[in-house]
Amino acid sequence: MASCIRTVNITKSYVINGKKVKVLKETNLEVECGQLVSIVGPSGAGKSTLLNILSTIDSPSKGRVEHLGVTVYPRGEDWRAKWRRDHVGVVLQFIFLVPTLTAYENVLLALELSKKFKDRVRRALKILETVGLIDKADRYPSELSGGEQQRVALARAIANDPEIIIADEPLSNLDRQNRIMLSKLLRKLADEGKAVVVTTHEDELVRVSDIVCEMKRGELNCP
Ligand SMILES: Nc1ncnc2c1ncn2[C@@H]1O[C@H](COP(=O)(O)OP(=O)(O)OP(=O)(O)O)[C@@H](O)[C@H]1O
Repeated sequence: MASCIRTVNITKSYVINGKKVKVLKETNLEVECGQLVSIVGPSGAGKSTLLNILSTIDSPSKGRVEHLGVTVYPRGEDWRAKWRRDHVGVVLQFIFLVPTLTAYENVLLALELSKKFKDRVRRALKILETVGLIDKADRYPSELSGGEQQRVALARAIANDPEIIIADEPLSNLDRQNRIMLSKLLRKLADEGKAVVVTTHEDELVRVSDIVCEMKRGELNCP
């Protein structure tokens, strides 16, 4: 299978109280297209740091990141933003839906920005149906539960059919039924050939993963 994501010797350091702290140690990770990779580990271990770098939202202190064989870091921020728009679906730990737009409009906005799909209205409705929210398409984020907002965020991330999906704790606010539903959806997206990388504490998602890696004090261990 082809490589969808590859990191070469990436690290991330912050200066905390005047001292340099390496929160991500040298990490070499390869995710093939079609694989679902879960990253587990205690709070503060560096999981979000790694995911933000994999998604190109954040940059490593050192090293290289490739998507689909293309170097995405080092590269300029504008280039990365365009690449992300067309190839990467991101669900962040803190959901950033546009509060003045309905669920449907939030998804449509992502589609309008990329113009990958011609019939964007139909696509937006189809994706909302996929995440089980078609009956709440006209609700504003403040009128949705945390879990429903989470699902809108996932719908928005996958609307443009990205080859790479990065999701930080995508199941964290969901009840069991929805955890199972979204785990199945993420599994299906991987089966369609996408590379899916998630952080999770939830069994439902770990169980359907191809690889479970453990992050401990900035060190990633994959089997
Ligand atoms: N902007 C920043 N400046 C300084 N330190 C940071 C910054 N962002 C993260 N850190 C530190 O990096 C370490 C890793 O944080 P990260 O958010 O990646 O952990 P995590 O494994 O995702 O935790 P959680 O499961 O609680 O989300 C933590 O010690 C955190 O305090």
